[in-house]
Amino acid sequence: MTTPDAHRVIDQRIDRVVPLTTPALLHHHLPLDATLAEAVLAGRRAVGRVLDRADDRLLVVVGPCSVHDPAAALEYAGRLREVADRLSDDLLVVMRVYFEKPRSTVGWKGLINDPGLDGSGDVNTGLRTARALLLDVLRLGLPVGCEFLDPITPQYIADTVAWGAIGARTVESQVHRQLASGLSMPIGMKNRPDGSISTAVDAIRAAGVPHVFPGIDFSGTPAIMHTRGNADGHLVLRGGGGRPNYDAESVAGALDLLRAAGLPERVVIDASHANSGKDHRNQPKVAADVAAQLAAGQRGIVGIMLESFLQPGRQDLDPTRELEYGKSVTDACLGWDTTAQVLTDLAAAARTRRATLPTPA
Ligand SMILES: O=C[C@H](O)[C@H](O)COP(=O)(O)O
Ligand SMILES: C=C(OP(=O)(O)O)C(=O)O
Repeated sequence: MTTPDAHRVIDQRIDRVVPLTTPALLHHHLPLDATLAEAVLAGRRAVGRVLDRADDRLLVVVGPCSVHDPAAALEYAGRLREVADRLSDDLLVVMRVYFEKPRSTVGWKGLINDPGLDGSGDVNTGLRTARALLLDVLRLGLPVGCEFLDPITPQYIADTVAWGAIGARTVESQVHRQLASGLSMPIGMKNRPDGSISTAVDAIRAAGVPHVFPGIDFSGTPAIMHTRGNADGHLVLRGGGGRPNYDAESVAGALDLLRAAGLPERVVIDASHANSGKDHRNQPKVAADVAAQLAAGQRGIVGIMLESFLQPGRQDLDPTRELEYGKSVTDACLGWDTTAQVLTDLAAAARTRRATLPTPA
C-alpha cells in the first residue's frame, strides 16, 4: 500500500494511466499459427545465411518508412511479393513494416503509439492493428523487418519478425543493446546520426553477449530477463553528420573497424536517411553505387535498405486534409515503379558478383 504522503510525490507529471493489454492476450486473439511460425523461422534462417555469406544473395529490407494505413501497406506487400519471387535467385527480400518511429525532437511516433494519427495515443489499438498487419504480410509470403524502439513492444510482435534494427538515435543506449542481446532474430545496428560508426560497432559487441535486466515476460508481468546474447548483430551504414557513408571508401573503412573489433566483416547499406539526404530521388543513386560495388566483387556488403511505398515522396499529417493514399507520412519514399526497377538492377549486380566468386569445391 502506498501512503497518502507517497501520493503527494509519485507520478506528479503523469496525467492519465490506461491499462495496457498483455502480450499473451494479444497473441491469444491474433495467434501465430504453425505455418506462419515456420515461415518466420525460415526467414530468420535465410537472413542469417546471407549475413554469414553461406548464401550469396543480397538481403534487401524494403518498404515504407512507417506504416500509417494498413490497407496501403498490404497492397504494397502484395506487389513486393511478386517482385521478390521473381528475383529470389539473387535477392532475399524482407519487407520493412515499421511501427515505431524514433523522433529527433517531436512528431508522430508511429502506428503502435498513435494509430489514430491524432495524438490520442490508443496503444492497445495500435498493438492490435500492428500485429494483425504483420500476420497478413506473413500470410502473403514475405519475411518482415522492423525497428525495435520501445523495450516493451517486442513481447507483443517480435515472434513475427525475421530481421530487426536498433536505430541511429538509440544505438548508444544500454537499454537497446540489452534488448538486442535477447531478441530472437538478427539485429542491424545503425551508425549514429552524427556519423559515428564505432558506436554501432560497440553496440554489436555489447548485444553479442548475455545481459540481465528488468523487462516484462509474455504474461506482461515484470520480470528479470537473462539473455543469451545475439551473435547475428551487424552494422547498418545510414550516413550521418552531413555525409553519406555508402561509397567504397566508407565501406572499406567500416569493414576495417569491424575487423579490428573481431567482428564479422559485413555491412548493410541504408540507401535512405543521411545517405540520401532524406531526398528519395537520391536513393536510386545510392543503390546504383552499391550495385557497382557488388559487381566489382565486394563481399562485405551483405544487404541494402530502401524506403519505398506506393507513391513517391512524403506528405505532412494534416488533420484538415485527407491523406493521399500510399504516400509516406514520415520520410520521403521511392514510388513503386522506381522501387521495382532498383530491385531488378540490384538483382543483376548480385548475379554479377556471384560470377566473380570462386566456385564452391
Ligand atoms: O525514419 C524516419 C525518420 O528519419 C526518423 O524517425 C527521424 O525523423 P525526424 O528527424 O523527422 O524526427
Ligand atoms: C529511423 C530510421 O532510421 P535511422 O535510425 O537510421 O534514422 C528508420 O529506418 O526508420
